[in-house]
Amino acid sequence: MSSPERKPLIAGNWKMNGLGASAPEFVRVVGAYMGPLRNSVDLMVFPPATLLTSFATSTRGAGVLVGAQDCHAEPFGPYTGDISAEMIADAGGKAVIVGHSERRACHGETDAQARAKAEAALHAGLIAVICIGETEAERKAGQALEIVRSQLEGSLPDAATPKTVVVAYEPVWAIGTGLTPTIDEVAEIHGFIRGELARRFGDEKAAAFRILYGGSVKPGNAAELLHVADVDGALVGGASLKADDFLAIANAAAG
Ligand SMILES: O=C(CO)COP(=O)(O)O
Repeated sequence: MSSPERKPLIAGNWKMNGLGASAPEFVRVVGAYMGPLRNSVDLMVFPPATLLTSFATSTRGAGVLVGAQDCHAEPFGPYTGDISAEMIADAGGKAVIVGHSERRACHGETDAQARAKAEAALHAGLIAVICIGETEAERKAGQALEIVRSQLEGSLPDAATPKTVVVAYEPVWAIGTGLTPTIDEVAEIHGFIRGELARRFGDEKAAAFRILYGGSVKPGNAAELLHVADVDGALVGGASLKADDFLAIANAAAG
């Protein structure tokens, strides 16, 4: 459960999904958000980079923040296929996801790279949503806390502040599988992350960081997950593609 000073944040990661024809689904989210929901929940959507500009345009003045799913650590240069944090900001983006487990697994990204990307994001004036989380094998080996501790330490820039950085705990084995940790497991990890933030940044600053849970969040389990201590919102994959499901999750965070 988010504390009064931490407004819940529901973020939708569309991953490699979405064509121009998906825009009406997003516009429906924006329209619904402009009611009372806006006062109690922050909303972010991370479409594929191809839709960044059109989504940013359609949310103008509505308060939904649009972001990209990755960025390069350099502002420009000979990096075919990559986009920089500056380019994301230039396209109307306000945030970027870094260190997602799919980038770590498919592209071999390290904590140091996630940190460099987060630093680039901050430099460009973007919010960095930094993802961490253990694999199934690591959890079975009793290493979940240690993995989360070292990823957090390695991926978070020293310049991180609660306004510029959001931490997303996404256990890899829960992503896209329909599996979720128990409420006790979520509470343990989120409390542990808060403690690690306090060790590094001090109690007061640590208390203001938002820590999202991600991995198979759906309308049916959102309320339960979002009311766990130190869970300040959700990073939603599959369910963020359907406006009704995404809005139901946002409403669960509000209520
Ligand atoms: O990876 C995720 C969000 O970044 C979670 O994906 P799912 O919600 O589809 O499990």
